[in-house]
Amino acid sequence: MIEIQNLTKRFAQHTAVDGLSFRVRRGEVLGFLGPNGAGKSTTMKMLTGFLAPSSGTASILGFDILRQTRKAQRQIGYLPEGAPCYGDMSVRGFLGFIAEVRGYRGAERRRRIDAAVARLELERVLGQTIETLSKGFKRRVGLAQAILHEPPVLILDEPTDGLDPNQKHQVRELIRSLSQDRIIIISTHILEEVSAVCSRAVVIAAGRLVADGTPLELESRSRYHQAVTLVGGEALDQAALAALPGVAGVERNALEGSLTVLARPGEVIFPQVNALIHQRGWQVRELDVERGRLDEVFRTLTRGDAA
Ligand SMILES: Nc1ncnc2c1ncn2[C@@H]1O[C@H](COP(=O)(O)OP(=O)(O)OP(=O)(O)O)[C@@H](O)[C@H]1O
Repeated sequence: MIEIQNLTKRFAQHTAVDGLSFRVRRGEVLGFLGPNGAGKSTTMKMLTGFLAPSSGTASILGFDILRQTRKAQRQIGYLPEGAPCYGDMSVRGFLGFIAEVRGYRGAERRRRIDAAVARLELERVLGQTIETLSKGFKRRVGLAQAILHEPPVLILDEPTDGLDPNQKHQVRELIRSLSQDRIIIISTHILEEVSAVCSRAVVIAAGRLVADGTPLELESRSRYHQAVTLVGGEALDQAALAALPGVAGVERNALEGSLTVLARPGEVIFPQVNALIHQRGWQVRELDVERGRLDEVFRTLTRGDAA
């Protein structure tokens, strides 16, 4: 387990992380969300022992990050923001260097490198210098160094930032394949990532925790939770939809030519909407019930707090 208690970091007058507390259990992939400047990287740097907290504590599988820093660090594979690697080294040279720093020699060193190379599919770029690789491959090299010592905890700072959709997909697949029996913390402001790979999300704003729940729980806070969107083959009676029990309002989406019927909190309105469609004999081409919109929840939770 990772246990974070009242973690705080002050830079001169500015409090970047402000009394943060939460726990992460084995098997969880935690999305760590927040707008620019919310304190995500600072928190990750404290968890990985690169930055000392001003106050508060954190422990990684029982090892305190301040008193047992080296032991805590050994449990962690860390992909820093932008995945910096030594650009003028070859992929083979860089991974060899990391393996040595981790204390591996001889056959063990080869085995560890081969395993990471196979997992990240780096075979065909092994001889290439890192600075000549595409962004996607650079990120994969960054991930290879993070998993080289097969750590039980992975801390990944914006692992798919700046990647194209195919590369994003590959990195997410990889994260999913690594998640069993591990603890993975991913900082991101890409909200689709949360639904795609995370079992839980913690949202911070101005260094403070503002939400903690499964992606479904967060989506259910959206004003679009249980909303019903209709695309009609003809003009639909907006007032009749708005008058249905449990309905909070109706929004017209001019671009899509659709209507979105919003549910009051806790209400399920699909049966009423469907009954009205049948009663009026409307030709409806599309009918969609929403889980909620994470981007809207995120904006509501963090609005005005960005640095
Ligand atoms: N070394 C430092 N000295 C002074 N202020 C800092 C330092 N590092 C970070 N900060 C400030 O702390 C706040 C949090 O920064 P942090 O990088 O943790 O945010 P973030 O959530 O990771 O943002 P982003 O999404 O842009 O990466 C910001 O206001 C930042 O300017």
